[in-house]
This record gives sequence, C-alpha cells and structure tokens, in this order.
Amino acid sequence: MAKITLSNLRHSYMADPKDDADWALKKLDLEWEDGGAYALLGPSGCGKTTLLNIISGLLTASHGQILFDDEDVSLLPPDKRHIAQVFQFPVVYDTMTVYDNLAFPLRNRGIDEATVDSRVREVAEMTDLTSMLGRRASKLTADGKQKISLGRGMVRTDVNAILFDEPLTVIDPHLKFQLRSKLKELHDRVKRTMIYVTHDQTEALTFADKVVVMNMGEVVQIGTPVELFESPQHTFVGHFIGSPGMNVIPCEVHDGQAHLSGQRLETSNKADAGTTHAEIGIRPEFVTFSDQGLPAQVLKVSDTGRFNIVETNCAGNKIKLLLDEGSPIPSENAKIKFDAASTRIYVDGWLSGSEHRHE
Ligand SMILES: Nc1ncnc2c1ncn2[C@@H]1O[C@H](COP(=O)(O)OP(=O)(O)OP(=O)(O)O)[C@@H](O)[C@H]1O
Repeated sequence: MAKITLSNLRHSYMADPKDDADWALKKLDLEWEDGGAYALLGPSGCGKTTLLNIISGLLTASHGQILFDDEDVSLLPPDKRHIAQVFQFPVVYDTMTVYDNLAFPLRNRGIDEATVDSRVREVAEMTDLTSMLGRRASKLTADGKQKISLGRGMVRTDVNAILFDEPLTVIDPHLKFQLRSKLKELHDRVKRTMIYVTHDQTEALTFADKVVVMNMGEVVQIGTPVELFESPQHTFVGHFIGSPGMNVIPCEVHDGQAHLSGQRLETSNKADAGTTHAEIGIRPEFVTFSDQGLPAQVLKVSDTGRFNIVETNCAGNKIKLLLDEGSPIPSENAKIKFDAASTRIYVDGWLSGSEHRHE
C-alpha cells in the first residue's frame, strides 16, 4: 500500500503542444492517502484513462512526477510499480478454473502453494466465488467473470494500489447495485489504496470516500460526496453531480450582488470585485414555489416516484425544482424562490471568492 502523489503532472499526446486544448492532462497536483478509496469521475475524454495509465506506468507523463510513498516512480516500468489493475472487460483465462485464475498472480511471483491456497480462499470468500472455485472460468456469466477479475486485483498483498477502470461496464444493470456495494465492502475489509475510474456519478459516490472530479483535462474539485453536492466549487461539478444537476443561470452583478430580472437575489457569497456578469448556481432541491418569488411558468412535470421534477421558465431561463410528491404545483401565476444559503455566485464557472478558483 502506498500514498500516491502527483506533482506538477501534465500530459500531451502531441510532440509539440501549443495551446490549452493540446493537453490531455493540464497541470495536476494531487495526493492520495494510503488506504483511501478514491474515484476519478468525469465525462468521456476528460483524461481519466490517461491519468490511470500514468499511475500504472503504461504511459510516461510529458511533465511532472509521480511518487509512491515519496519515492519517485515516474520512470519505473509497470511491473516495478506493483499496481493491480481491473479493466472494463474481464481479463480471465477461460480454460483455467476459477481457483487457478485467482492463484495466477501469486504463482507468477513464485509464492508458495500454502500461501496461495489461503489467499485464494480468502479472496474467493470476499467475492462470493467459493462455491465456484472448481469450475472453469468459461462457464461463468459476465458478472461472475468480472468478480474473478476483481479477485485477481485483490489477491496480491504486495500491491501499492488497485486501479479500477470502469469495472461495471459489462455488468447487467440489476447486478450493478450488488457489485457496487461489494466493492465498497471489499475496500472496507482490505483497506488498500483504491482508485476507481468512472463517468457514472452513482458508482463514484457509492464507492469513494473522496471523489476527484475532472473536466477537460483538469481537476475541478476533490471532495466527499456530501461536499460535492452541498458546495460545488465549479458549475461543472454542480451540473454533473446530482439528478437533475444544479441550475446554472446567467445573472447581472451590481456591487457584488446578483440580480435576476431586475431583482436582487440573496446569495451565500458575493461576486468578485469588478464582476458585472456571472452565474447563479442553485440545486433543484433548494428551489420552491412561493408567493414572494420570481414569476415563472411551469413547462413540464416529471414524476420520478418519490419526487416530481418541475421544469419552469423564469425570465427566459429554464429552472428545475425537485419537489416531494404531493407538494402543490401552481397551475398559473407561479412564483419561485431560491434558498439563500444554497444560492451561489459563480464567475467564469468558478465559485466566486473561492480559493480553488482556477488561475
Ligand atoms: N493514444 C492517444 N493518442 C492521442 N490522443 C489520445 C490518446 N488517448 C487519449 N487521447 C486524447 O486524450 C484526451 C483524454 O482521453 P482519455 O482516454 O484519457 O479520457 P477518458 O476520460 O478516459 O475518456 P473515456 O471515458 O472515453 O475513456 C482525449 O481528448 C483523447 O482524445
């Protein structure tokens, strides 16, 4: 197990990168604690796989360093880094038994058979494979095979970290929930540094203690699931996390205060000095119908079971509300109100006044 530090890391696939867009990874400085459960979350193309490959050594970064427990491993080949990786598609030897598949990484390193046997049985028990140890891997379903991959990722005790690259892609939707919870449980038991890459917020938020949210090659926020929900540092985080995501509404700024349709809005922060145009971020959970609010027209109501998602038009902006089922929805003369403590001003996408603001 190891603490992993990324220092001043950048990567471009181009020989001569010129502008910002030429970098698959912009400047990254990160520290992952020993034994932590992390998720790397972001849309397709944001640089997740590039970063995983740099950690495992399949790719050498154009700039910067990667350290395991303060030792620079930037130039070490993959087999010297002691990283276990679980990929999107199960990597199993079909002709071998489940037992032999799980034993493979250990036998490959010359571990004695008694240790192999006890580790294989322990990991099989954790991954619910005990009753299948004698079966050929080819006889298992896709999720069974992916459990073998997970088991193989965990069977070695000498790994610095286990990397999961979208490991639930091939799993049936109804089994995803089961495997997601399993992974969390496995982390709690083995306490290894685990990094889970996904574009699915539910997977990231269920698994990780801390989520690293990436967009266009940069980290926009690192936080616990609650922090990402309650205080998004960037409109991207607000919009990407949550269902539906945060409302992001252009507004005018006078003397640091946000105005919408000529009305001043109560917000939890002020706009940076000199700002005239900005955006308001407010989650649908914190918008309500109220006689004191801004005039809005109800466009659509979607019933999700426990909640209603109400889409409104307020001064030309689409604003969503998330209401408990049974909460009244006005049929005319609707007015909406934002909860002041959860209404934030964002400038150039970043939370106004925040230290995290991009330089
Ligand atoms: N081998 C490569 N050569 C050139 N460009 C690449 C290569 N691999 C990735 N890229 C580019 O680098 C950027 C980041 O890609 P990366 O695969 O790391 O993103 P990702 O977040 O893992 O996306 P996905 O979820 O689709 O795999 C993208 O713009 C991609 O087109």
